[in-house]
Amino acid sequence: MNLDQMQESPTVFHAEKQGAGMRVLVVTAVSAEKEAVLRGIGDTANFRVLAAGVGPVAAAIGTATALATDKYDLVIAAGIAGGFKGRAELGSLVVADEIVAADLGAQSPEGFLSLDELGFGSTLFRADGDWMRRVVEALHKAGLPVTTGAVLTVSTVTGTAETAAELVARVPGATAEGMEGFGVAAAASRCGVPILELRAISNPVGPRDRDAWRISEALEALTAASSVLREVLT
Ligand SMILES: O=C(O)c1cccc(C(=O)CC[C@H]2O[C@@H](n3cnc4c(=O)[nH]cnc43)[C@H](O)[C@@H]2O)c1
Repeated sequence: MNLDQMQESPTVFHAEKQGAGMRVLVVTAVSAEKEAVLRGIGDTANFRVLAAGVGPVAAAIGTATALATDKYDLVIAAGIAGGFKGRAELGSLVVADEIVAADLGAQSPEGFLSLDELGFGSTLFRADGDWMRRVVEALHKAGLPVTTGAVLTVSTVTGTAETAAELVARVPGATAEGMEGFGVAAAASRCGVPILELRAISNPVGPRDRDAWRISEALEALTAASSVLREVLT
């Protein structure tokens, strides 16, 4: 099988509507995140919420499989995440303007070389601007603390201050860090479906301190945000 065949798009069905009745696929990593989203959106037939697994590969496979079997107008990568110091506080929400695969590339004595610099493709997907603005506006209106910025996708959770600083130097707009957004975005983009990423901050990005993770608070924030999603998207 050559590279073109490997990258062939799955059969994709596109829904026709862009307003009421639109179909939304929400992709989380784990079932606790899925349940948090479901508590917020309630009994809403036009949403499907999928826990695809942790990491960009599981996320891409789950998203591509869902898009190959059903019609969707919008895909949302959602879950908890680490927040970069001074940019996203614990318990707050981040809506991605850019979704960046921050550790996809090569190390070199001169520093990290991204996939773009290596000439092998792009490490960035842009979120759908219109839907992003609508969602952020509604979250603000609901009184929820929300910021926008780059959400990084990493395969290894950052565990030192040095790596956190390196990532900010690499991606100046870095606001939050998760492990799935780029995989979800890659699958959605290949299928021509707009993408958003919504994260609730459970921990600071930096020296690993699992006791400092505020997962329940982040899941509550995800539920509150999901209830706003339902209002905006139905
Ligand atoms: O232990 C639990 O109850 C629990 C509940 C929900 C989620 C988890 C996870 O550990 C999910 C892993 C998930 O979290 C994202 N995440 C959160 N913080 C970071 C971070 O600092 N850097 C990278 N990823 C982070 C990530 O997207 C994982 O999928 C546990």
